Amino acid sequence: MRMLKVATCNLNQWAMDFECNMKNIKASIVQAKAAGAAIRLGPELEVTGYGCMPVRLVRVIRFGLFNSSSSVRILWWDCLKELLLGDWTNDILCSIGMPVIKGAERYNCQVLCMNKRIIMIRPKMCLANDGNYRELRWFTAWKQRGELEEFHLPIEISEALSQESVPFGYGYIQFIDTAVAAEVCEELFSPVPPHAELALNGVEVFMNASGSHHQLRKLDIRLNAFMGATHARGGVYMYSNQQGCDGGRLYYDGCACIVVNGDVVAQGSQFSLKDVEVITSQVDLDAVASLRGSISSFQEQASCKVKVSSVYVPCRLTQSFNLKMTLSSPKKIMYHFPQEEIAFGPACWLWDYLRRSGASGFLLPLSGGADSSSVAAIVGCMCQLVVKEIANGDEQVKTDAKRIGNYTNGEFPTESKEFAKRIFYTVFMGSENSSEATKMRAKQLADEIGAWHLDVCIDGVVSAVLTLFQTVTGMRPRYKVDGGSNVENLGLQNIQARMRMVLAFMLASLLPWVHSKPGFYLVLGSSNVDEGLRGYLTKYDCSSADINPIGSISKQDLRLFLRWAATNLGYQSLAEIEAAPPTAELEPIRSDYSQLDEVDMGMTYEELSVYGRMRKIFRCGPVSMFKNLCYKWGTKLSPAEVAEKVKYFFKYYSINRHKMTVLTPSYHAESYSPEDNRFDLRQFLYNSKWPYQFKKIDEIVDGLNGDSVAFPGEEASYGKEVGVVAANSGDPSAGL
Ligand SMILES: Nc1ncnc2c1ncn2[C@@H]1O[C@H](COP(=O)(O)OP(=O)(O)OC[C@H]2O[C@@H]([n+]3cccc(C(=O)O)c3)[C@H](O)[C@@H]2O)[C@@H](O)[C@H]1O
Ligand SMILES: Nc1ncnc2c1ncn2[C@@H]1O[C@H](COP(=O)(O)OP(=O)(O)OP(=O)(O)O)[C@@H](O)[C@H]1O
Ligand SMILES: NC(=O)CC[C@H](N)C(=O)O
Repeated sequence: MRMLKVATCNLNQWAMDFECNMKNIKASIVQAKAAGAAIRLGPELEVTGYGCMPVRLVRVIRFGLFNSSSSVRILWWDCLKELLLGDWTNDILCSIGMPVIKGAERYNCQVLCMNKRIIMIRPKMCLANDGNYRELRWFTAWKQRGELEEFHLPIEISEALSQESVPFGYGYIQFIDTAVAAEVCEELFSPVPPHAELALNGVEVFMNASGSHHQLRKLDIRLNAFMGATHARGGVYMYSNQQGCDGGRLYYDGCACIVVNGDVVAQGSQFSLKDVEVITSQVDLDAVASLRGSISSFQEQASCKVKVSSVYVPCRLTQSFNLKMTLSSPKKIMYHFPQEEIAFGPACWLWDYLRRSGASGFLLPLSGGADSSSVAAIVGCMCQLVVKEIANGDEQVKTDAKRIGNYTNGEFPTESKEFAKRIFYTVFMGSENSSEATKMRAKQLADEIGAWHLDVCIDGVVSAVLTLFQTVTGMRPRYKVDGGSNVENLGLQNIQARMRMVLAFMLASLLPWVHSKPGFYLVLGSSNVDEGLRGYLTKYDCSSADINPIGSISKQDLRLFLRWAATNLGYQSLAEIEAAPPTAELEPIRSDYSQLDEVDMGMTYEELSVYGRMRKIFRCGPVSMFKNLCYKWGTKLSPAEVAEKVKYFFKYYSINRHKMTVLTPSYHAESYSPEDNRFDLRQFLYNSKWPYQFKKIDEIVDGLNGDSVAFPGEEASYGKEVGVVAANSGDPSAGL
């Protein structure tokens, strides 16, 4: 037997915070060594943090000091030097993720080090450039697949390490007893992944350093890729990822894991408040050789493989059969339910944002409706996670919580409601149109969570603004139910909504002062992805906030979450909140009229989810969406009715697209997010009449002469794919 102990990790890195990143890297190496590992793998670009952007990279270079040989002394090389001069890399192969500038180009690299030497630098060959990813803006892909080149280390590094150069490029490391190679994140998901060729060259251990974000219902795609890579060709696949918010909208969702011959033998957490989580496995490389020997096609293809370059290192990584060591066995894979993903992902993201922003807590305008209540529940979940993690002995979480909660005299949070009272304000801002029911629901939920709740009546403020308007114009708008026009009705609603936003920011900045607390509170927004897509929100109302944990989650998923959270987070009032029909409560309630979201929007939230997926994930415009929906809805609706719905959606989507440009930064969880700043970079001024496309749809409807779908009762497979809760119905390019 060739027994090999390997270690990989989830690290909570913060872009450009080299000190934080190095602390985590060192802690992970210490843990890996303590476990007796011969290999330690860290995440992609772990030294700089994956979310580090090109402009900042360039700036670091500009501010770097030029030395006598004119090569640039760059901060991340200093970090690597520190690791190599210490004893961190003694007797352990460490893969460190960082950028490397070679000549004029910047590469995203795994730097492979051992015993105080850099053994090889492996630049990424297939860059992530879809959806949230724009690596091509600041890196270039390594395209040479031939011989390894010699890379001359920056002079300060070479002098310090007494090492002048290092092999650079595509290749693997040949040890006495096994061969090990890097495969950098996106490469695994590319059409021709390197691991196939490397396996034929005898590589038994693959190290995938990744920077991959959380997306609902996507984990199995990632895990299937690791299992698929080694199931039919054998191998040990190690995966490392960042975990947490490294300064942007993404939550990197960890899930470091180790797979042997297609079986998961170790799996790290997907959501956690820990800064460092190391997982290890003891694997038998003879099992890899044995599987490969048993597959005739593997043998045949290996005999005529394209040779990949390698670096020989005369060291052993494995140990022989030894009963003091246990052998890791296959594990049942752990997947979270989507409801849990909605609770834990955004809760961990909020925690990172809170502790890193220097704020002292959150303020949420809580209407008692589904959206803001979901956000409140997520903050409650965050408080529960913090208390649990402190109880588990996490000193970093304790230190952060003490600062944020303003604990003194050695006190720290031991109870989530008590912690919430210190860091979470909720405020119900009722108007004459608010109902007792929503007011009571908001209060009840706040009490269950432990938040500091305020109940404010905004009628005086609204009336003052209307009086000012009347003074200026001589006119006073009326609601529609009182005989006003649509314009008046909308104007009156928007005044209430916007006043709430102003009050929310005022309270967030001044309440700490009132309560003699230091710092400021971040205002939380709570508009969901469907409202954003349809534009069913008032620009610069409470949808404008500092951050929004649910901005890319659909209403339907939020309702699933609320039902789950009522029981699993222990906030019973959420069940009643979920059951209530969504309403904005901005118009007067009459015996024959009460405002309802779906009526106002002219479409259901379920329909919106379908439109959203088709528009973004399946790249449909009006005509192709119409055609596809004729199949999907053909058993219920005639083509003319489908045409009306599609046109109606596109009309409102395009009228309101400008609202996406000012959306509050929100947690990215859904591949059909219309978020305009980093993800869905479409125009925001459309011809909302869509003359060409709508005419085309009309022509198709006319041409059908009343025909309906050919096989009633059988939904097209395309339609099934876009089903709202279907697993893995996302855009593979948008992130795995
Ligand atoms: N093409 C363009 N490019 C850039 N900006 C543009 C623009 N067209 C309008 N605008 C600006 O946008 C403004 C119109 O947007 P906005 O002020 O939001 O107003 P608007 O979209 O007309 O009305 C708000 C919408 O939100 C709905 N609503 C109201 C209250 C609560 C809720 C809820 O979420 O429950 C929903 C309401 O039914 C209505 O459909 C214009 O006054 C103009 O300033
Ligand atoms: N009475 C209120 N008190 C406090 N905040 C409110 C109130 N009404 C609305 N808001 C805030 O404005 C946001 C948008 O209000 P809107 O009535 O459009 O509700 P929504 O988007 O359906 O969300 P929710 O389900 O939370 O009511 C809410 O999410 C909430 O943050
Ligand atoms: N950093 C990357 O290469 C990302 C790759 C891939 N899109 C993912 O989300 O995993």
